[in-house]
Amino acid sequence: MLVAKDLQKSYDHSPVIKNVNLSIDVGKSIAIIGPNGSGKSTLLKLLIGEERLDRGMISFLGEPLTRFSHKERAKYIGVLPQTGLPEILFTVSEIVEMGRYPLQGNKLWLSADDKNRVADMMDELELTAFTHRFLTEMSGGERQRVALAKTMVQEPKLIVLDEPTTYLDLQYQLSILDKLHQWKNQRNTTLLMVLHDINLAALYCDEIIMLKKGEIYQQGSPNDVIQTDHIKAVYGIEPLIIAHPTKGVPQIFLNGYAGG
Ligand SMILES: Nc1ncnc2c1ncn2[C@@H]1O[C@H](COP(=O)(O)OP(=O)(O)OP(=O)(O)O)[C@@H](O)[C@H]1O
Repeated sequence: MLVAKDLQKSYDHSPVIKNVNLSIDVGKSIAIIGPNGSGKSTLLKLLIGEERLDRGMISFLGEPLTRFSHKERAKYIGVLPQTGLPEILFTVSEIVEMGRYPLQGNKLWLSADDKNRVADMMDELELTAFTHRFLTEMSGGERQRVALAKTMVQEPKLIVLDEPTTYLDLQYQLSILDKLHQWKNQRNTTLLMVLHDINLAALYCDEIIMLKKGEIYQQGSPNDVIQTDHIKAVYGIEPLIIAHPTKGVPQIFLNGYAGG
């Protein structure tokens, strides 16, 4: 679905992304992990065409990404940005409805089918009680769910999420990742997400891309990537890594700072 070759990006002459090569298959869930400032959000923005490459090539659905217009990209790629939704004076249902507009073609209004999909999505994300509430009157976690509903109602082929669990309590972190997983399985949607929580990445993603200073340090299954030496080299901590008792995937326990 998405292939990136030799990506390079600098800001103010200082390289932020270097020598990145990757390939993402349809229906997979991929996590990008790495310390603060390692280039996760920049890589995500390059991969969806929101930032210009200095060098390299990205193809999406077999075509160079640059051939897709902004509108076409919006149709195929749903994005949940790190900053969440801007402070806009619209109600929750109006905002979720905006997710259907990239699919409208020249139509200026939503059909009955669009409205049903919006209602179903709001129901699924437990937002129906907030239908007429303004976004500005909602908590951080509630806003995150509104942003996700707007992204999902668009029914994109690729969903890109920058820290989707920020602001969410434990219950909503799991319920949203479960829901994304369910959508991936039912609709063969591809998921690409930046996650700070390595344990959630191992639990919910098929593959993990671990960045260190703008380069891919490790890439592969959670078992390949979540290893003591890799975590120590990238994060500077000494973790304990144990297989999850029921899921079998690696989980890390904090055990000390390698530098101190
Ligand atoms: N628009 C920009 N102009 C200049 N420097 C930038 C810009 N965007 C990002 N950077 C720099 O690029 C580096 C990588 O930033 P990026 O946001 O991609 O990191 P990240 O891994 O997502 O970090 P975090 O975990 O803190 O969100 C950082 O040093 C950042 O200061």
